[in-house]
Amino acid sequence: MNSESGKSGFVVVLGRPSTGKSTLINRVCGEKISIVSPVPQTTRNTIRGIYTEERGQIVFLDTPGLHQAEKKINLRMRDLVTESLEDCDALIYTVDTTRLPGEEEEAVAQLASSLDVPRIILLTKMDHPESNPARIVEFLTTHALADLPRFQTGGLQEEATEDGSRPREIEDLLAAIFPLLPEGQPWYPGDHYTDQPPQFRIAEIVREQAILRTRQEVPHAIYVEVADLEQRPKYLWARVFIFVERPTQQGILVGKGAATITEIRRESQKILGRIFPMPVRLALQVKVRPRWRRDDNLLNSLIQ
Ligand SMILES: Nc1nc2c(ncn2[C@@H]2O[C@H](COP(=O)(O)OP(=O)(O)OP(=O)(O)O)[C@@H](O)[C@H]2O)c(=O)[nH]1
Repeated sequence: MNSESGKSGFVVVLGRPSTGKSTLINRVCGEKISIVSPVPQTTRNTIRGIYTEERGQIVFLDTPGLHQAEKKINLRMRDLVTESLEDCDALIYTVDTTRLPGEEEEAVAQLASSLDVPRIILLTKMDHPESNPARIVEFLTTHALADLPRFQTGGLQEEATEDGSRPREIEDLLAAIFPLLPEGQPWYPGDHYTDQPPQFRIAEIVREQAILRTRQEVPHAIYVEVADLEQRPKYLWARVFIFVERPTQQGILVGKGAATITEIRRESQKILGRIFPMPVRLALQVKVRPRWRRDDNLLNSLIQ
């Protein structure tokens, strides 16, 4: 890219949990950037996906979902969202067209309408049989957001095409974003997709794979720590602890004859092998750490 005339800026993707924010960033950046799962509120950190091409560079901030819940962890996430909004160059407000806009959507819409940055509305999951965009447009009208540039996506959860090409809808969205960004040097080298360290990427992929195999309260009781990381001659080796709050949850994650944990390891290694330039081998262990969600020091280190 020609950095003299290129555009470069930060774009926050704002929206309720599970509206498809991570999926969107992954599809734009063509890499597995941040954790994607059907369980709401699994994106705990503000993760950057970086997209670079001739027109310039977009650094996406993937905000944690805004939650009304009282829990400490949710309140912190809300602070993080507001912080990341302060410095951004543009904002994409994603609205899930399959859900009724309730109280939570009200809160996000109010935040979006109070901001003084260029904004784009993105209606998501238009492919879904329960998609009802008219209802959302009506809702946006009541928040004076209906006149903003509006785009839509659908079918983004499907596997990317072999040749890596993106859907037309994403191209249209990119064409709308670039003009909103200031001229400037790229913030990151062109071949970087994310500035997250390898430990973080490994922990997020293992967490995603663990969450995909558990239900109900278990996904929220999981956190993952990379205890050791070594670059060996032909592969990257990591010792990884999966923490849960109760022995029963530990049993679920290990599975009968260690079947579940073996599957988590295999699948994580496969995904990580595509992300890193060399194979990744994991030594996984599930440990119990009662009440970790109430540990302030731990929360501070997990949510940065
Ligand atoms: N039908 C359909 N499903 C989608 C689409 N985009 C995302 N999804 C699904 O919606 C769910 C949530 O997607 P995420 O990308 O994790 O949502 P998020 O907004 O990042 O969620 P949080 O991290 O909880 O804030 C996943 O099961 C996705 O596969 C889409 O275009 N169509």
